[in-house]
Amino acid sequence: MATAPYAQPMLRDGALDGKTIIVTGGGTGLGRAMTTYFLQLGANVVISSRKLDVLEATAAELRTQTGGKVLAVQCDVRKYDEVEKLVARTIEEFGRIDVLVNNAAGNFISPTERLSNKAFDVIVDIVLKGSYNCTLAVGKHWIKEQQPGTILNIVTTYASVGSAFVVPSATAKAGVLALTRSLAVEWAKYGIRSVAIAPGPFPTEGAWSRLFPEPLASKLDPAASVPLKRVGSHQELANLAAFLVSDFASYINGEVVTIDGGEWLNGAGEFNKLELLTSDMWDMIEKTMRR
Ligand SMILES: CCCCC/C=C/C(=O)SCCNC(=O)CCNC(=O)[C@H](O)C(C)(C)COP(=O)(O)OP(=O)(O)OC[C@H]1O[C@@H](n2cnc3c(N)ncnc32)[C@H](O)[C@@H]1OP(=O)(O)O
Ligand SMILES: NC(=O)C1=CN([C@@H]2O[C@H](COP(=O)(O)OP(=O)(O)OC[C@H]3O[C@@H](n4cnc5c(N)ncnc54)[C@H](OP(=O)(O)O)[C@@H]3O)[C@@H](O)[C@H]2O)C=CC1
Repeated sequence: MATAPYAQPMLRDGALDGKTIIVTGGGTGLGRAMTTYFLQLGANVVISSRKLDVLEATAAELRTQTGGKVLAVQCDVRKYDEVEKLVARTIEEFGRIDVLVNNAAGNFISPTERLSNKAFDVIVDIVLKGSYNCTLAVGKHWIKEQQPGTILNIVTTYASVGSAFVVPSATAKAGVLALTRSLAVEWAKYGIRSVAIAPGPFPTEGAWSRLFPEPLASKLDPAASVPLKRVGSHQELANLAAFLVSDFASYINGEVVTIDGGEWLNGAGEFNKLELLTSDMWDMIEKTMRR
């Protein structure tokens, strides 16, 4: 079957030549998809997370698949000393850092009153503390070296509006969004851009196992709430990420780009539910109103 146009690579070959990009959580899911495309476009990529075996396996596969240079570095983003070591190891290997992608995250669904304080902590620590730890360590390096850079934060659509049953994640992602917009202003003078992507549903093992476990999975179709009636493809997210970190996006700063098929707006409009009415019902309603 032919690949849908939206699932095809978008940028020209060599669009990221010479750039070194750190992707936290780059061994799996969307982090891996972005890494694959960055490598195809000519970037050197450092992938990091807690599980070195997963990172090494991904790095080996992507070297074969793309011929690109990818380095796996174990790093728990909650620990600032490990983040500093990640920065040092990247410089040692590639001599520079051009882009930081804060992609690592943790999440699960639960009524908030069932959560222990530790459960709340674990999510906020990975998502918010992890993002500011990496941002601070890489930002300090750029400022010291008088080098420009780009920070791409992966948030979610509910970072702006909140969401029930994923409250630690919503709280933390809102913080990451505030970090994006605040530093877009404060660090612009150093040539550092801060941007974000707010994805809707993109199937990954990590997200689906924690957000749509059985019996929920068989009752709830994640595409149903999307006006375009489909979930996202990893390549279309990678296309957007590659554009935002490329020089083509040099004037984009502080922006959060939503890529969700219109899903977040679907719950917002008061009359959106009228989608359920049939054409016959609309005929009847029109007749009644015009009478
Ligand atoms: C689809 C559209 C929108 C989606 C938007 C956003 C999506 C995402 O962010 S998807 C990313 C999903 N990926 C991951 O979560 C990957 C990383 N996750 C993990 O490594 C783990 O899942 C974890 C660290 C988040 C939790 O793992 P666990 O081994 O359980 O961690 P701890 O043993 O340290 O437990 C800490 C604490 O949390 C409690 N807990 C764990 N799971 C649950 C649960 N399902 N419900 C309630 N509480 C939970 C656990 O019991 C511990 O608390 P205490 O018992 O008080 O010690
Ligand atoms: N998939 C979706 O539909 C959506 C995803 N997102 C966002 O996209 C991003 C990627 O999610 P997705 O690919 O779906 O899920 P994954 O579970 O595949 O990715 C999460 C990654 O984070 C890493 N990670 C978790 N904790 C830490 C830590 N303490 N230190 C370092 N790395 C850590 C994990 O690796 P390890 O376990 O080895 O540490 C894993 O590679 C996340 O920011 C998520 O919030 C947003 C909206 C929708």
